[in-house]
Amino acid sequence: MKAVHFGAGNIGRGFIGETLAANDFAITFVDVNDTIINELNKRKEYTIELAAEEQQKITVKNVCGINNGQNPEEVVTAIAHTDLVTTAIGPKILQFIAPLIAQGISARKNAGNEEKLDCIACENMIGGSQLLKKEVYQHLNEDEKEYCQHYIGFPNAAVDRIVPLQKHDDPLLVSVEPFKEWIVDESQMANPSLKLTGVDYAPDLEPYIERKLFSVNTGHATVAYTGKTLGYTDIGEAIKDERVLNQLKGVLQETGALLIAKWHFDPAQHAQYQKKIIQRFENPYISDTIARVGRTPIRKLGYDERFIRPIREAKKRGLKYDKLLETVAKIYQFDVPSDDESVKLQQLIQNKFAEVVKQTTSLQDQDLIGEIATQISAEFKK
Ligand SMILES: NC(=O)C1=CN([C@@H]2O[C@H](COP(=O)(O)OP(=O)(O)OC[C@H]3O[C@@H](n4cnc5c(N)ncnc54)[C@H](O)[C@@H]3O)[C@@H](O)[C@H]2O)C=CC1
Ligand SMILES: O=P(O)(O)OC[C@H]1O[C@](O)(CO)[C@@H](O)[C@@H]1O
Repeated sequence: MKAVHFGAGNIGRGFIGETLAANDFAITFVDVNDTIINELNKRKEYTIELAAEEQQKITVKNVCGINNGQNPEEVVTAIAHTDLVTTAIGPKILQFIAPLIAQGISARKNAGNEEKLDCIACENMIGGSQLLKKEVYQHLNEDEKEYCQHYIGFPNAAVDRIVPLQKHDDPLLVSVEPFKEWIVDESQMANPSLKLTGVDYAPDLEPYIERKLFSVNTGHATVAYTGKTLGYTDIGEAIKDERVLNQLKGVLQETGALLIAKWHFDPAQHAQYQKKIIQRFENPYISDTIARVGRTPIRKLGYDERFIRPIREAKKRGLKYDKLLETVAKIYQFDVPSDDESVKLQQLIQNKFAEVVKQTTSLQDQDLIGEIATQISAEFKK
C-alpha cells in the first residue's frame, strides 16, 4: 500500500507517519523543507521518541520525500498511483497544495485508475477535508469533478496528539506524547474498505471533532494566552500557576457543559476526558512553548474556531461562557514578534475594539461583539 502525505512536520512525522507505517504503507512525504526531504530520501527511515519516563523509540521505515516546490510533477505521479492521501500542513496551506492534488486526480482519471481514493486532512479544524475538497474542486473541470464524485473521498478527521517544536541534532527525530487519537468520518469515505489499525471510524465526526477542538485545543490555547498575559513563555511553567490552571478548568467547565448538552456525552466520562487532558498539558517530559500553542491568533479567533464557536453555541443554549470570553480578550494581547498574525493583531487592536472583534471573528451578533469588546477593555486596564 502507498500513501502520499503532505507536511513532513511535527504531526506529519510524529503521528500520521507512525500510523501509516504501522499499517505497512510506503510513505511519500511532500514538503517544501529541503533538509527534511533530503534526509528522508537519504535514510528512508526516521525515529519517533515517546515523551514519557521510558522514552520508548519507534522506527518509521519505508519513507521517502518530494519537495513540491522543486518537483511538483513527481507529486502528481505519486498521487496518480497512491492508495491514500493525507495532509498535516496547516489549515491556511490547504489552498496552496490543492492544485497539485487536483492534477494528481486528473492524472488518475487519464490513466483510467478506478481505485477509490480518500484524501484526509489532519488539521486542527472543523471540516478540514471538506475544505480541501472545495479547494481541489476549484482546479477541476466538470468531467474531473464527475470522476471525483465516483472515486475520490474527502472524509473529515480529528487528530489528537501533542507534538511540540523539535530541537534535536537529528532533523528527522520527533518527540511526541504517548497519547494519540485519530478519528475519521466513515460516512464521507470513498473507500471504506481501507481501514487503518490505530484509527477510529465514526459514522458522524462532528461530536468527536467538537469534543477534541473545544477541550484539547480550547484548553491548550487558554493555558497559552493566560500564561502569556502573566509573563510565561513555556506551557509547562504556566500551568503550574494556579491562576492559569483555574482559568483552564473554568473554560473546560463551560465547553464541557456545552458538549454534554449538545452531544449527550456522559458527564462522568467527560470529566475523566478533561482530567486526562490536563495531565497531558502537565507532562514534564514535553517542553512546549506558549508561542507555538498560541500561534496564529487571528486564525484561532475564527467564527468556527475553538473559542468563538463554543461561545456562540453556549449563548444560543443559555449556557455560561464568561471564562471563554475572558480568554478571548487575552488573545488580543498575544504579542509574539515572530508570529505574523500576532503582529497584525497588535496593529489592529489600536483601533476601536468592537471593529477589531468584528473583523477578526466575523461575528455579526452585536451583543456578543459588545461583550467581547468590553472584556478586552477590562483586560487592557489590568
Ligand atoms: N503539532 C501538533 O501537536 C498537532 C498539529 N495538528 C495540525 O497539523 C498541522 C501541522 O501542524 P504541525 O505539524 O505542528 O506543524 P509543522 O510546522 O511542524 O508542520 C507543517 C509542515 O508543512 C510544511 N509546509 C508548509 N507549507 C507547505 C507547502 N506549501 N507545501 C508543502 N509543505 C508545506 C512545513 O515545511 C512543515 O514541515 C496543523 O494544521 C496543526 O493544527 C494537529 C494535531 C496535533
Ligand atoms: O495547530 P494549532 O491549531 O495552531 O493549535 C496548536 C494545537 O495543536 C496541538 O499541538 C495538538 O492538537 C495542541 O496541543 C495545540 O492546542
